[in-house]
Amino acid sequence: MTKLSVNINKIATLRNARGGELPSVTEAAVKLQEFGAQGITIHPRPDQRHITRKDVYDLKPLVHTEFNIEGNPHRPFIDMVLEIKPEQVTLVPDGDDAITSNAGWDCQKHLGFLKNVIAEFKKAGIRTSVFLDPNPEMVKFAAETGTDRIELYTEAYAKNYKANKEDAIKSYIETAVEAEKFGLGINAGHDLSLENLKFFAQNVPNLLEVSIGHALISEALYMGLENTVQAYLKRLARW
Ligand SMILES: CC(=O)[C@@H](O)[C@H](O)COP(=O)(O)O
Ligand SMILES: NCC(=O)COP(=O)(O)O
Repeated sequence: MTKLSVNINKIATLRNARGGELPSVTEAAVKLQEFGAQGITIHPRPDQRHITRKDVYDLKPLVHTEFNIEGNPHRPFIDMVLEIKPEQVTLVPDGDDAITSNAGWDCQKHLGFLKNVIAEFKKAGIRTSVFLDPNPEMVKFAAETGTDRIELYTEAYAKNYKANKEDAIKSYIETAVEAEKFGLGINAGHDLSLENLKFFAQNVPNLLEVSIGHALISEALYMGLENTVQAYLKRLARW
């Protein structure tokens, strides 16, 4: 079974639009787990545009499923993760000003750096995952970093799914097969959605976990709008 970890960055994006506590990131995490989410993912960025450092500490005692913290391992990020001790840290090489994550690691180029960072996390008992483009040739270098898992960066799959899903998934299957040879666990995420998830989960072998945020929160809005409008109309009905 592939685990579903819900990324709640977008709850924080909405909350930050007004600067108050609505919607509450902590309440969302509690409810999502009640509703069956098997993990909570957050990606605190240096500019705190959505998840803040305070959110990370507030969430810690409330996440009783799997807490997955994603981010670029700058020193402040590393120290915070070591203090929080989530079940998993996912290392993502995103630029501070990137709108969203836009590439996997070049594990060959950053081998020494990744080895040191991963050793630090593993010494603290935190499982590690490195964000990777679907490129089977990168897998042996990922394995050399000492990471427990890789996270397949699925934006390209999601983008090309409609045009040709068999083509879109090919390099992901190849990368997963190669990863298994090296004993690496496989996670995946970015732009996975109700539309494209099933085909991915059915075809990529040994998929341990997907983390999904942007589409899931958007779909939750669509799926919840009817009930919510009806509830408001009831409050306005004459009695
Ligand atoms: C690591 C990754 O793939 C991302 O999907 C990320 O967690 C999303 O970040 P934003 O919510 O900031 O776009
Ligand atoms: N690791 C990917 C993730 O957490 C969610 O990505 P997205 O669904 O918000 O694109």
